[in-house]
Amino acid sequence: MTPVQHKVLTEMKTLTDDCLVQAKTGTGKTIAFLLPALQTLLKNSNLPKGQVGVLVLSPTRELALQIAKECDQLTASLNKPIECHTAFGGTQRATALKKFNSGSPSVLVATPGRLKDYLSDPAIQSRFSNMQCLILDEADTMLERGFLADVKRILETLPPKSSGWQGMCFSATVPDKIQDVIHNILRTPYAQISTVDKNEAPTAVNVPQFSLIVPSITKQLPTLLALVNEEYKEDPENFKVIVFNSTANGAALLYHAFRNLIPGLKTWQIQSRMNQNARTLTTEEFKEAKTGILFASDVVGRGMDFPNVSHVIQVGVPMSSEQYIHRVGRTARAGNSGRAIILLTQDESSFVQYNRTFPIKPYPVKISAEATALEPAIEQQMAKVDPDVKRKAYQAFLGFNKDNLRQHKGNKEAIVQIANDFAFAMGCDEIPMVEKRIVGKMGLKGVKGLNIGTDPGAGQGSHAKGRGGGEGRMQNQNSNAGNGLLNTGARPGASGGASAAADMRGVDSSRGFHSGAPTGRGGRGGRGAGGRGRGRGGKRPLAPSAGSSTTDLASKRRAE
Ligand SMILES: Nc1ncnc2c1ncn2[C@@H]1O[C@H](COP(=O)(O)OP(=O)(O)OP(=O)(O)O)[C@@H](O)[C@H]1O
Repeated sequence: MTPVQHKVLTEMKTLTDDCLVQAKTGTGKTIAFLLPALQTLLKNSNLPKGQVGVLVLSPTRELALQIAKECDQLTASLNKPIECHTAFGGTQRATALKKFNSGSPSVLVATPGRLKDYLSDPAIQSRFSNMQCLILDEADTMLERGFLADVKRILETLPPKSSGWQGMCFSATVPDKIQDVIHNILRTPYAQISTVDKNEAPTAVNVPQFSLIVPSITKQLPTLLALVNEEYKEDPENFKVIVFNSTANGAALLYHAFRNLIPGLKTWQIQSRMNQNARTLTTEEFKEAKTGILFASDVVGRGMDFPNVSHVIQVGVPMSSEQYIHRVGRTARAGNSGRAIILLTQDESSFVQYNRTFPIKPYPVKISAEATALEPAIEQQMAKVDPDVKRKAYQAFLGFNKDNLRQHKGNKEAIVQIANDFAFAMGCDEIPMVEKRIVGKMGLKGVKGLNIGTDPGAGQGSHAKGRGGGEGRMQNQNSNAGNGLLNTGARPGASGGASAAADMRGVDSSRGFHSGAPTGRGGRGGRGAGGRGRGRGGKRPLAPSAGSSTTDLASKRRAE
């Protein structure tokens, strides 16, 4: 047993007690909640066929699948098998439902969006009437703004708490504010179990953590490449890395920028704009891989157990202090060691100061000269990246930073300027166009420096060929992307509730109830903005912001 497993099995008065359990990332919480729940099922073998006895809620599809697999492994050698089903978005609803309806789903692992969908059918709802145990994995995020409404809706359709079901909440992070809503799941007094010392750093043990600060956004990509090269050469045989970015389109951009830049290393991307098959395949491949780089958004920021990840690199600030902890926790799992590096611009560096309890030290190797030398390689690669990938990354960057760069709050022009520097660093010839209604939703109406366009015609834009609803969903993400908490860090433990859920649930909620129709505002027809510079703002030459250090790239490009 790991410590958390030992404590859960020995410190609760009975295994059916309500409990709130905190233990660091990668310390075996999944088995710690599955064992008591399965024991309850085995003891009450009179669960009517077809009834769900144990319900596990997970914030992401990948995590739901992983929990179900762990459950199957635990029950594999039982004489009487226990069926564990999954319900999450992005999969064939009809097929999963048919299996659910004809099987004995004693355990169901679900994401909130799809479960809500299931429960809107009274016939399915009745199959939860004997529920004995409800588990919230990643409980703090499940009880935050982004998911709380769904969880409350789900609770309204499940048997009332007075019917006696056990509530179990597990996470590596338990911010104080969780106390305000935990009564929805747990009845006071509930068991409070923690393996984390209050005076201890909340991050996983065995992870040296470093920050690498670059003067401006234009240095970010070359520095990332220099950093990867630097770390790779230390132990190429075991170099298995996750590079996180806080937006789905930002992660996609990094993948496209880097996929051909590190010879000999396989690269993947995983983010919520990908279809579920591609996400599942990537998850499986990266789990199996010995080396390689996964460029990821927060869809795999929590809970995912990729074996032997040697490094976690975060590019830009995470959505919250908690999210930092969970991302770092993708390495050094189950007693292994790992390294974590956060790459920040000067503007973002206050994240480290505000989170002083995190043992983050300055990156020990000077790599700025290498980064400068790598600028041409980045430029060349960027020239090959689809302009639409850049445009989406620009817009996501704008939305995320508008909400999160605290030191610029109130100075929207400064945020736009940084976003334009980012566009410049991506090698855009002009400021990427942002649709007028999206500018309005971002609260950037009237702000100088934007290239605002009106809807230039359905289906004409280059991104219209992408997945439907791109714009609407992107805006959805951006408008939720944090609430200014992360840089405050003044509230360590504060978290961007909605933001933490944004990337994850943007997808789960992307299908309407029953209809399976996309609900993204953009719609399938690609109502979004199209070709660059076609909007009212017209073509705007892209120049570096005054006082920024973009001039090196700028002058090079002008010379070319
Ligand atoms: N008792 C054990 N002995 C050895 N390995 C274990 C044990 N329990 C769990 N593990 C393994 O440890 C790894 C991490 O477990 P798990 O994913 O449950 O961690 P977690 O605490 O839920 O992490 P996170 O907070 O990131 O969700 C998994 O590969 C799991 O199979």
